[in-house]
Amino acid sequence: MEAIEVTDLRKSYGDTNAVDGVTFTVHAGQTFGIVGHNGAGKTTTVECLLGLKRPDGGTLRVLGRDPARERRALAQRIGAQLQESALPDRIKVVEALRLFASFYHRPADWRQVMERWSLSPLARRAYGDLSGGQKQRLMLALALVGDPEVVVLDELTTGLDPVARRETWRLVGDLKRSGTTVVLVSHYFDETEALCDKVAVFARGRVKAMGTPDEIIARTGTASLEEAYFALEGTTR
Ligand SMILES: Nc1ncnc2c1ncn2[C@@H]1O[C@H](COP(=O)(O)OP(=O)(O)OP(=O)(O)O)[C@@H](O)[C@H]1O
Repeated sequence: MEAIEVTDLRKSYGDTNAVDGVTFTVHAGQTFGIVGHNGAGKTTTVECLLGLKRPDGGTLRVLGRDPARERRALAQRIGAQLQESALPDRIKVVEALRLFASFYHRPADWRQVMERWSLSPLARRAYGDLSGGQKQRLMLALALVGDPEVVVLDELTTGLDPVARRETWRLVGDLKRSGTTVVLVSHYFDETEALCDKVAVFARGRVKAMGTPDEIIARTGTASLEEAYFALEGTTR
């Protein structure tokens, strides 16, 4: 079953074609990576997937529904950790989890989520007093507290130190094994290569290559996804 189907998606801001005819599908249970440099159209694409932006053209289906028209219904089944996600500094970890659980008709048990993401020792800590890695872990937990079928993670590890980054990778691995469909947006090629079953390499609003990381690497005759990206860029200039 396809969890996500995107066909010829287009979105412009004035003269900027942020997303310029993007097509991809994500199977249920797959971890799908959208990778590319700043301004490639990654965030605009996921904002359309979440129904936060209305496309100018193309079709989108998430769990069989149109996000622009059925955003409320889909919001119950999708979890999102977005780039600008922020919480009030004074909210405590436990309060945030309880609050987010209350948004859903059938949430996960927030206590279990807190335990699973090793947040229990921080339960009474205010958001503003958490380290960068702890904040990110809380954001992930909040994206999952609704027990979603699809989770969108945008720039999950940006700003984290290498240890926190690896720890976050491990958590995404756990999520993957639980059968959740994950869309991972990143400008880190190593992360995408390590975590994703399928990758779309974005550049200037278009998909330059798609497949498993190994397929893309083999097709470009390179040794890593990052090298593959630059090889692809070289051929399109
Ligand atoms: N609200 C907006 N108004 C005008 N231009 C925008 C807006 N949002 C995005 N853009 C432009 O659209 C293009 C794609 O932006 P987008 O944020 O989707 O890229 P991205 O790949 O997510 O980049 P980053 O990695 O920097 O977040 C960029 O040129 C950006 O400047």
